[in-house]
This record gives sequence, structure tokens and C-alpha cells, in this order.
Amino acid sequence: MSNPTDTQDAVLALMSARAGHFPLESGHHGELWLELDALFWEPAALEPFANRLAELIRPHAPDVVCGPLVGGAYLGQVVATRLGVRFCHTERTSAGDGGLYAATYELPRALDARLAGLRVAVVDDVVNAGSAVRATLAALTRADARPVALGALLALGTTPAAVAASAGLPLETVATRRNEIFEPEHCPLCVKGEPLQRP
Ligand SMILES: O=P(O)(O)OC[C@H]1O[C@H](OP(=O)(O)OP(=O)(O)O)[C@H](O)[C@@H]1O
Repeated sequence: MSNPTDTQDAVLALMSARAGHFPLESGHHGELWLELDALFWEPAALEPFANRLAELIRPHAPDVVCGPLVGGAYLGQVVATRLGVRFCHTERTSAGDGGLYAATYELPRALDARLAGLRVAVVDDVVNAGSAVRATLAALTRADARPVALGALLALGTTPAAVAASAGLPLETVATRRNEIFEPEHCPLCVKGEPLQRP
């Protein structure tokens, strides 16, 4: 696992990829869909990568790891256990109004008061447009928590780094993969007349 290319290939091998024309939760369109439902099928296979992510996050000294349901929360529990810190999840509460980044996520209400002032690392299994992690950061800000890092097993394209930078956070990733996403009005697949596919 020390060779970065081997690590990258091994992470990608955990997810099957489909090419097409897909609507993303963020409102963007993309050419890539990753099937993530089987990512946690063999927890022991995923654990070394979750542990690697935990070690990347450790220097940021979080008190809490927070991940969006579903995949980000499953991963976040493993990372939190490895780090010996607390864990919380966010849950999508609205898909939004069709605009960009309109989906909302919320923390369990009972944890709001506990999170105030704590250092929180936000983790997700994959970050693409960053809808889930952006909305999770917003929920943490509402709870007066202090985000300190954004982490992912896999970051797609350049948007995750932009999302982290705009939040003033370091981005820690185990693997990266090239990818492009498009605002609907600038989507080349729409221009070509390719119909959107349900993932
Ligand atoms: O950066 P984004 O553009 O938000 O994409 C990444 C998100 O998509 C996946 O979740 P999905 O929507 O498949 O839900 P799930 O985790 O419940 O399967 C993944 O687990 C991330 O949360």
C-alpha cells in the first residue's frame, strides 16, 4: 500500500464505474457514475484505506469525525474509531429546488449542543461536486462546531480541492481520479443531445 499508484488502483477497484450522462445531487451533470453501494460489502477490505485516511487526518487533531449518510457515515465511524475520537453523521433533509448546491443536510438535533466549539473532520467516501460535504459543513457551522479538515477515500476531479479551499480547509485524500462536472447550461453532453440517465 505504500506505492501511491497501487493505492489508487486498489481504491478504484472497490467501486465500479459507469460512463454516461448523469444528474448529480449538486445540480451539476457528470459523465461518471460510481457504484458505491458495494463499497462496504467487505469491511475488512476497506479498513486499510479507512485507516490510511485516518492517519492523514490525525495531524489536524479533530475531536469528532462527521460523515454524511450513507457512505460517508459508514467510513467516518471507522476513521473515528481509529483516531479514538467521537463520531456524528449528517442526513440529507432536502434535495433542494433544482439550483446548484441546494441540497440540505442536518445533524441529529441531540448532538448540536455537544458539537459547539469542537474540532470536526468531515469525511466522505467519495467527493465529486461536494454537495454532501458542503451541506455537512454548513450544518456544522450552524451548530457552532469548528471544521478542521475535509477527507475522502477518493476525490474526483478538481472540485473537491476548490470546495475545501473555499471553506479554508485542508483536503486529505487516499486516491484521486480525473473527472469533469458541468453546470447544466454549459454541459457538452446536453449540447450533443444525450439524454440524462437515471443512475
Ligand atoms: O460530492 P458529491 O457530488 O456530493 O458526491 C459524493 C456523494 O455521493 C455519494 O453519496 P450518494 O449520493 O450516492 O448517497 P449514499 O452515500 O447514501 O449512497 C457519496 O457517498 C458522497 O456522499
